Amino acid sequence: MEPDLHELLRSLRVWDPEVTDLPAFDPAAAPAEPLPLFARWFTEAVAAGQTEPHTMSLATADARGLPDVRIVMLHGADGDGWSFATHAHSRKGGHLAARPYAALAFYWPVLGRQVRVRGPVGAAPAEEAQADLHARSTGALAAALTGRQSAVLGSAQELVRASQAAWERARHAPDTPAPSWTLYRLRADEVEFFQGEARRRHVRLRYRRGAKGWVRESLWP
Ligand SMILES: Cc1cc2nc3c(=O)[nH]c(=O)nc-3n(C[C@H](O)[C@H](O)[C@H](O)COP(=O)(O)O)c2cc1C
Repeated sequence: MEPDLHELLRSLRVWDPEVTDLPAFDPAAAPAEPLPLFARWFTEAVAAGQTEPHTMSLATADARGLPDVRIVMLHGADGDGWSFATHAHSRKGGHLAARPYAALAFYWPVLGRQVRVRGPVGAAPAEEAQADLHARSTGALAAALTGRQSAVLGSAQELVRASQAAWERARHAPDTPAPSWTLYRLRADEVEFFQGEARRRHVRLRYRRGAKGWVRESLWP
């Protein structure tokens, strides 16, 4: 018998006190810029044992303005922006070429925290993308060399053949370039920090890039 999805959904809760700690968050004590707060929250998520804290939802829009979203890995966050890497010819690569603007969302449930980032996206110089790729695992290089991301796959065998060849090259020639592999940087013009609160008085702090620097605003939950 199929499970009753609605019943199952009603039985689930977020922020079970046995696994979730909801720290107090005082926006008045937050730094003037969002990056140091992001670094602090990221470090705290790692320390709290959050699994895969460096994965994030990446939302893009196609040429018609229709949205799409998928998970990618965060490669860095610094003065140049929030960075991630993918193939320029993938679906999201096509979106970013048509509309170079994106949104990111991180969710760290062990601390009841969410971070949202929005802004324009640009490609880093090709050498930086290749250096970033070559500093990663053999598997990451093999995946990048397999290529054809988001194209329709004819058969499972096709993938096995391409992947085997890519793993061979990645193992024996770890400097092989993956030309379409692109490092993108999102330059935030809005960053929102959300801290869950047990009585649902969730704390939301939004940083907005204004003419004279970052503007901080609290938002109703
Ligand atoms: C945990 C996780 C991490 C991922 N990291 C990446 C990544 O860093 N880069 C990437 O291109 N795809 C990554 N993917 C795959 C993407 O979610 C997606 O399937 C792929 O990039 C194709 O997306 P597109 O068709 O919208 O371009 C990851 C998937 C998961 C589940």
